[in-house]
Amino acid sequence: MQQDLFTHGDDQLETCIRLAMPDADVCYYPDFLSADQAQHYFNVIQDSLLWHQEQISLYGKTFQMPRLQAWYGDKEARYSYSNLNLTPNVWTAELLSLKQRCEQQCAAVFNSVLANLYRDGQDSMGKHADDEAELGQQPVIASLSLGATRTLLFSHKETKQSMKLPLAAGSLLVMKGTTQQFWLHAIAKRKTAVAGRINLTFRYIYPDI
Ligand SMILES: O=C(O)CCC(=O)C(=O)O
Ligand SMILES: [Fe+2]
Repeated sequence: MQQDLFTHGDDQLETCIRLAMPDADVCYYPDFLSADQAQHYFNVIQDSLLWHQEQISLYGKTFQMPRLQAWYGDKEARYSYSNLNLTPNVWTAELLSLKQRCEQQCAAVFNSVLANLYRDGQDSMGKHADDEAELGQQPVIASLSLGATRTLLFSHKETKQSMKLPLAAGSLLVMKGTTQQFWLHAIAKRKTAVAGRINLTFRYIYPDI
């Protein structure tokens, strides 16, 4: 991790590392969960969620999404994502307890979580912003990582400035303010062998948009 890319926020908890990114509000908590807790949640969540591989249509062709996904939340938190309309599954005990911990840390309320399972280094997520209408203006997104470390790549939509952040097991990344408006983020493929990783992004979906 390149320390010079970070500044420490004044009003944040001790463990928060605030990323020095213009037009953004991104905070990284490296030790949000202990190593034991992170391993426990990785195992239980990998085994208990209803994972599926979505198809995406692009230029008249159908592709398999390069990762598995699962969507959990309150009943009214329906969500469209890359032209998919997702109705949430009912919270599991583990997801609910992680949601509550994230809510406390962020002083925010979440009603849903998108879970991504990157089975190996070939699984990935393309550049995007979490800027769907149902997330409202300036959403707070709490992104919890479990399993293998993978690198999140941020790129500024206008200046093209880029920034790499390795997301370690048990870490929490909180994106808020104008982050989604000005920045894209992605998880690139890795050529070297890499074990499985789960990422949970807790969100608040406005039910009536
Ligand atoms: O896997 C990650 O860290 C990123 C997940 C993400 O960007 C998303 O679910 O929108
Ligand atoms: Fe995202």
